[in-house]
Amino acid sequence: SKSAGECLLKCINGKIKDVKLPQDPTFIGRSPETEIQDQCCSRKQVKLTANFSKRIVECVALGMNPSSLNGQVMSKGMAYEAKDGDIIEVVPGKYSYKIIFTSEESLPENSTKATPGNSKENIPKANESSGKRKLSGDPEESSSSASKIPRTDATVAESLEAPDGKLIYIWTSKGVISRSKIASYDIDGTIITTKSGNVFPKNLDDWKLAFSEVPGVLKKNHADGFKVVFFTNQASIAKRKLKIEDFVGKVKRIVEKINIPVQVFISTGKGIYRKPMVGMWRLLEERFNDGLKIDMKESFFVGDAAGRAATKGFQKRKKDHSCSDRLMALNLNLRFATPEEHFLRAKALPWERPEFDPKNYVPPKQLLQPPGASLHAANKEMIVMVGSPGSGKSAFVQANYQGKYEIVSRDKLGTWQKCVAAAEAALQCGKSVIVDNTNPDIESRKRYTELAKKLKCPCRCFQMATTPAQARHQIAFRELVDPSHAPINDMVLNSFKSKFKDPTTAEGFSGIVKVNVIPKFKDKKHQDLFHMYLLDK
Ligand SMILES: Nc1ncnc2c1ncn2[C@@H]1O[C@H](COP(=O)(O)OP(=O)(O)OP(=O)(O)O)[C@@H](O)[C@H]1O
Repeated sequence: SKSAGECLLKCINGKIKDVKLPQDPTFIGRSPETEIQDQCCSRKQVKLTANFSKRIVECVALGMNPSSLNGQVMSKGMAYEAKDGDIIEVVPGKYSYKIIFTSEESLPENSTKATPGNSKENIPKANESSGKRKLSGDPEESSSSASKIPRTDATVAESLEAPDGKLIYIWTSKGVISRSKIASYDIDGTIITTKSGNVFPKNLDDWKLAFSEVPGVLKKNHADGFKVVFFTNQASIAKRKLKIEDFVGKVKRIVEKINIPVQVFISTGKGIYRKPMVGMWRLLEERFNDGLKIDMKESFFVGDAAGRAATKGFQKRKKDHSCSDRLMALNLNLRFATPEEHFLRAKALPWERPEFDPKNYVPPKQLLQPPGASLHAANKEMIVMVGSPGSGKSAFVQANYQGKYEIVSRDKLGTWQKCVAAAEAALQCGKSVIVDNTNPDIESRKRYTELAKKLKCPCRCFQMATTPAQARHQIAFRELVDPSHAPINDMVLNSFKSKFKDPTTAEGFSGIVKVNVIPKFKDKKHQDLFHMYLLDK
């Protein structure tokens, strides 16, 4: 049978070994196989795929420093076709190979003649480039769009990137390689702790390894084929209490101490990158792992924000300040361990689920209580909503009364006086009215019950049954999906709580109806987000 022959990389420059290319894609770079030891050459400097039937080699430059084909520097991440006799310079001017295809019948004439001595005459001029082919769109386009360029293995340089404005930074240490198994860790309280014993570090030097086992365990993960990644929330960067350069400096010293390559995701403020949200992980998956699919069964995350209760006695410890690490792992269906379980093989401690559990939320079956209550009245009426910020009043009103009742809302009209005037005008015209305000106290509701009384119109009260914990979740959800809504802070929520009085029929309502939140979403993305843990406890 006819053999497809061989493809040989014949050294023509530098003291490096010839390499026989197999059928499978091969990384050529700093390795025992090539004997290249030079630090300016990445381990995966170029990816070469030989096609024996076509007698071509697909070349993709991946290294931090350039490689060239026939004297022309290859754009990083682009595929180039090299033919028999072409020259690939793994490091231009230093390490070059000539590509030689052989077959059983006929050895190309020059193949055996290739010697380090003839390199000069064989290197074509820069404009004699070999067949350059697009791998991912236009070269200009791909160089401006980082997501399209396969990332480098960064064996030479370290890098710091802020792919989404200043919301997130990714620091990649020297030697990080994309892998499908991810060993990921929180930093504060997991990898390091303060030297001072303070909860927050006093200064940039106030740290020490949290457990003496940290370097050993991480080294073992690295050796076992895991990519080691840190995910840290550093909101003080957005608050300008900490400079990103200073924090990265600290991270570098931590990674130097552990002495293995680590990629570090630094979330600087609020939003989708902040744990327990999964933005950092998604970014790793989509843009910082060379498109390599992550093996979720093998991968894991370790963090100290695990929602553990305080314990007394021998192993006395304070309650965890948050549950954001565990909740991020739960959002991702990723294996999770606390640092004590991971580094010390301690037994798992009980932990508290958040009061509102979006992942396991089973909505009530009935929208209204009592179940017999009707959404709309046969004749003109007024409905006064009662519910905290974020309890779901507007969503309920929009879904059920848009185009049917006059919707009166202070968010739109500005003042309660305008709301009362708008309600009166609509009722005078024979239109039913629904008042979409928080209306926490008797005083605020009285404005409408009195109006109804004056106009001899029945008035019902619809009270959101949403718990405060669910409302907080919904506010966090809204912040992500509708940034146009005014932000709600704890002060606003507490003000509602302190004013709140349960509505009664004695106030002039003909009935009080409780309203449940039955989630309905505009798309699957929103639905998935709603069912994730968005708050840190
Ligand atoms: N039934 C529902 N289905 C899906 N999402 C909902 C539902 N109810 C509320 N939400 C979501 O929860 C968040 C808060 O709801 P909404 O804005 O209706 O609350 P609100 O009580 O009107 O708050 P505020 O008084 O602060 O304006 C919104 O992002 C909304 O989309």
